[in-house]
Amino acid sequence: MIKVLVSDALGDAGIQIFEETEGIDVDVNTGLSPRELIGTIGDYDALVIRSATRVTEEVLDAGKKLKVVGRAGIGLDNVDIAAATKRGVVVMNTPTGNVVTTAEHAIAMMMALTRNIPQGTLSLKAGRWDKKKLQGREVYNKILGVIGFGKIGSIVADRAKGLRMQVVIYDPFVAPEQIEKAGFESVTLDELYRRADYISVHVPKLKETTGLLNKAAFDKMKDGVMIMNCARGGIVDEDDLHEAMKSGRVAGAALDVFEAEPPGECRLFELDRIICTPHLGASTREAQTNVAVAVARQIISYLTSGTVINAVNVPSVAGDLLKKIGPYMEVGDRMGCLQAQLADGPVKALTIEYTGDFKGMDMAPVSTAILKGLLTPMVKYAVNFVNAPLVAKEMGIKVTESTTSEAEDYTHLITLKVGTDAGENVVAGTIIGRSDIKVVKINNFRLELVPEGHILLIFNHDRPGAIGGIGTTLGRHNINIGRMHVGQEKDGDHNIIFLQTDTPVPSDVIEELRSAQMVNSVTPLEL
Ligand SMILES: NC(=O)C1=CN([C@@H]2O[C@H](COP(=O)(O)OP(=O)(O)OC[C@H]3O[C@@H](n4cnc5c(N)ncnc54)[C@H](O)[C@@H]3O)[C@@H](O)[C@H]2O)C=CC1
Ligand SMILES: O=C(O)C(=O)COP(=O)(O)O
Repeated sequence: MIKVLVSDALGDAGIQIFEETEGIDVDVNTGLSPRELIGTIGDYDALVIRSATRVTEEVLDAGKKLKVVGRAGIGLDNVDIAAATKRGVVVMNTPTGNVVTTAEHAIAMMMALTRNIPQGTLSLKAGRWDKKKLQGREVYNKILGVIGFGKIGSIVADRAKGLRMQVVIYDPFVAPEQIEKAGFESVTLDELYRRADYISVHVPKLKETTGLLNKAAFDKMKDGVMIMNCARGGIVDEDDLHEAMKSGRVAGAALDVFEAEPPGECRLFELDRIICTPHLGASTREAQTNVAVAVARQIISYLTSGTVINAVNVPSVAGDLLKKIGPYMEVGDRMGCLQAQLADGPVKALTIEYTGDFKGMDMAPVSTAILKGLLTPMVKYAVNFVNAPLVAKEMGIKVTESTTSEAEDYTHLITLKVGTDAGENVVAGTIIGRSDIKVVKINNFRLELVPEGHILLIFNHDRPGAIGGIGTTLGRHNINIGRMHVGQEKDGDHNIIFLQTDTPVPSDVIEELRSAQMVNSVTPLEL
């Protein structure tokens, strides 16, 4: 049984999908303390979270069986992604399911702020009629500055256009032409601060965006500006915002997110012109259904078929692409593994050459599979698609890739060159028919080897009787040969023999083979 722990409130539609899937056992256990989560995570293959659960390095260490963390939503600042990657745990989110909802919340916050709706509600309920005090202002023709023109920011800009606001955008990672093509003005951050009547932030929380709206930024803004933060707590510095509101520079602020959640006692709450919601940006029935269904499907597809969708720490390989490149991933993995066992000393460099008709195929997952195959026999801990590139980097292996459309003998050929201090080994492989994986070249030898199982790789002199002698030795030790491939050295007098045996060959038998006449070397391989 695959065990899934849901540790934050997940929409019913997602839970139902888990429950209805054969082979999946789902437990919903929300509100766990960090200690309790660490105590329980060891039983689970998958963890489903929203923004409350903190997936720390300790949690990942305790999650011995954990293969995937699925975030029903977008922000992943509560997950230690680097630690997950190192441990081979896939981290995935659902990047689109709640974007309209969150953008609508930002607009709702702007309207509520500008028309004092929360203050009006509170004062009425307290028996007052503060009609004069709570006069607001129009947003029509005012300038909205949007920081971050991603999925949510662009929807906010679009909705504001509908309110006949003028919208200026700052996003250093989006081409100004793209912003202009969407009908908005692209400006520098300083210009946005100088011109905007309202500023709404829609950036991820990163080192560079933490405290983005701080004292220095408030000092550059128009008097009476209003601020909305429906992105992440801490992007707007809470102490500096408090000061800017006290001084009157900032006339109002609407916060959905906080530096600490829940924020407990917060100085900002003393101010009348602060309005807030408890991280409700994504909390609509529609969005919660979208993200719950998406995360459940993504987790199930990863755990049952290996198809990775919306992962942030591994290239996604979805349905159709997997069908096309799956066999190449397989042959790449085996060739990597073969190369690791052929290597004479620590691997320094790996060159991957894709030759032939790979047009329109994203080969990144194949390269990752090759690395996984290469590293698995070399390191003690588990290497998978998630951590393979990182492990290679940490081991100082220089990886280079090239693709050419000039096919030689095969329409698709993958060649791996692995360099050590002792020299370089070259292994090439391909797919025959739909999915038959074959190694077709090892150094100077051409052959057609099915790279699987227990294999003896024997170099010998190409003389009559040499192969017979090897067979006799194995037979004497009751070792059955399943398959045999012989490759002849191009322009030489050596053979390479691959013997696939039903059982591993014991080391004393290997020694006996090594001492036989005409045998140059014997290398046992496990593929
Ligand atoms: N309040 C809530 O319940 C929700 C909050 N969010 C948060 O909303 C934010 C935006 O989410 P998405 O639009 O999906 O993200 P996204 O990744 O689609 O867009 C983010 C944009 O920010 C830009 N950006 C990055 N660094 C920047 C910088 N230093 N200055 C200006 N722009 C910068 C990027 O180029 C990108 O275009 C995230 O922080 C996310 O966690 C998302 C969903 C719900
Ligand atoms: O999707 C996001 O990034 C959100 O912030 C939504 O958070 P939540 O799932 O409502 O805790």
